[in-house]
Amino acid sequence: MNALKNPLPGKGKSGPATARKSSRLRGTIAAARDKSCSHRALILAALAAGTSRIEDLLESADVLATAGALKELGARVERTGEGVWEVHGAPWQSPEVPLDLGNSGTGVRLLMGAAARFDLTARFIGDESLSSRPMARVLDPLRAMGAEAKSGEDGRLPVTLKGTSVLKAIDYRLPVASAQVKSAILLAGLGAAGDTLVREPHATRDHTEKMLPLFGAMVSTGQEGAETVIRLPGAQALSPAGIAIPGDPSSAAFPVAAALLAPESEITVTGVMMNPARFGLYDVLKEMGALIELLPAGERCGEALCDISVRTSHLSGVTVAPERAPSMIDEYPVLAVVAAFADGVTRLQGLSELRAKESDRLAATAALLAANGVEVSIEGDDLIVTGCGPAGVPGGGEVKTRHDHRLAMSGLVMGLASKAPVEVDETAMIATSYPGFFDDIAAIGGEID
Ligand SMILES: O=C(O)C1=C[C@@H](OP(=O)(O)O)[C@@H](O)[C@H](O)C1
Ligand SMILES: C=C(OP(=O)(O)O)C(=O)O
Repeated sequence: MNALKNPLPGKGKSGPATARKSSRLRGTIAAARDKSCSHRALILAALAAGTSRIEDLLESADVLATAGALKELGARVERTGEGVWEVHGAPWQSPEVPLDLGNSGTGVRLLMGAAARFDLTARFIGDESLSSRPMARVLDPLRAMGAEAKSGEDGRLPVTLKGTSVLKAIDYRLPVASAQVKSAILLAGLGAAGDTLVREPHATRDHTEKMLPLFGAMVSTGQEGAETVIRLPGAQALSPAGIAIPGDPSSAAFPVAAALLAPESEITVTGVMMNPARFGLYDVLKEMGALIELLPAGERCGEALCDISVRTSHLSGVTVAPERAPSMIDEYPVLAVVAAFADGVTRLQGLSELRAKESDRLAATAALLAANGVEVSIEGDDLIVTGCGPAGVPGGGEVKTRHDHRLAMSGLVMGLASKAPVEVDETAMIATSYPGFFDDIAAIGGEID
C-alpha cells in the first residue's frame, strides 16, 4: 500500500455533544465538498489509464475509506495538498486484505459494481451500521451480469465478490429508487460486452452519468414515457481527468436549517451544487415560507453552483409527495426538525427508503422529535410532524444517533433553536460526511459543547 504524501487533518470530535439555544447566527461559510461526487471522482480516476487530479475532494471518513479500498485494489492514490489528490489508475487486482468501507453505503456499493468487471476476488466489510444494510439490491444485477457473489445473512455484508472480465450487459429496471444501485450497474457495464441499460421509474442523482464523460466515456440519458433510461456502451476505457468537487447540498442543509430556526439569523453558504436531483429540500423550504435566496456562483464538474443566503423565517407545514423523495433522500431528518418549528402539520410521504440508511431513519427521526416534545407519528411510509409553532419546540431530549451522522447533526440543529438544550449521544460519525460541521456551526455563532 502506498503512503499518503501529506498527513490528513484530525478526524474531528467524538463522544456526546449538547446544542443550546443560539441567536444571531451570522457569517459566510464555504459549503463542505460533495460526498457523492468525491466517491465517484476517486473511483473513475482509479479506472482511468493515467494520472487524474482531483481538487477539493471531501476528506471525510467515508471518502477516505473509498480511497483506501482503491489502493488495495491496485490504484496509486496520493494526497498532494489540502483536498488535492492524484490518482493513477491500473487494472484492478484481488486485494490482499478485506476492503473495509466503514459506514459508507456509497463506497461499498459503487466499488462492488466497479470491481465486478475485473478477474479478481474481493471481500467487502463495514461497520455495524453498514453490515445491517441491504446489498442484494446491487448483488442481484451484478450476478445477472455474470459476477459471483456470496453474502452474509439476508444479503448483507460481508460480501465476497468474484468479478470477471467477460461480463454480460443487462437491461435493468431499478426496483428501488437508488443512485447507488444505478451507479454500480453502470460501473460494471463499462467492462461488459454490449450496451447496458438502466431504467429508472423515479430519477435519482445523476452524478455518475455526468462524470463519466469527463473521463472520456460515452453514456446517454433519455426518457421513455415516465421512465428515465440510461444507456452505456460496453468495453470502454477511461482517460484521466482533472476534476474539482462542488459543494454538497446535503451538508449545507444543516447550517441553512440552523439559520432558518435560530432568531435574528442571516448566513450565506457558498458554492453549493444545484443539481435538481439533489435540491428538493430547498424547494420544500421555500414552499414552507423560508427566506432563501440563491445567487448563481459559476460551475464545477458540469454542475451549476449557487451561494445560498438564508434568514430566520416564519414557516408553515406542507405536504411533500413521495415522488420528490429521491431529490432530497438524505435531508428528511433535518427537514423533520424544521417542520417541528413550523406552524401546522407537515406530511412527508413515501419514505420507505429511509429504512435502508445508516439507521432506520424513519423510526429514528420520529424518535428524535418525540424525545424533544414534538408530536409525531409514522403512518405506513409517511412521517407526520405537528409543528410547535409560536409555542416553540420544548427540546431537552437525548438523541440516540444509531451510527447515523445525519441524525446527530439534525439533533444538534434542533438544540440550537429549541427551548431546552438537546444532547446527542455520539458525534464521531459526523466526520463520515461533514468533518467541518462543528467548525462551521461555531463560525456562524452556534453554541455546541
Ligand atoms: O449515490 C450516492 O452517492 C448516494 C445515493 C443515496 O443512496 P441510495 O442510492 O441508496 O438512495 C444517498 O442516500 C447517499 O447518501 C448517496
Ligand atoms: C445514506 C447516506 O450515505 P451512504 O449510503 O453512502 O452511507 C448518507 O450520507 O446519508
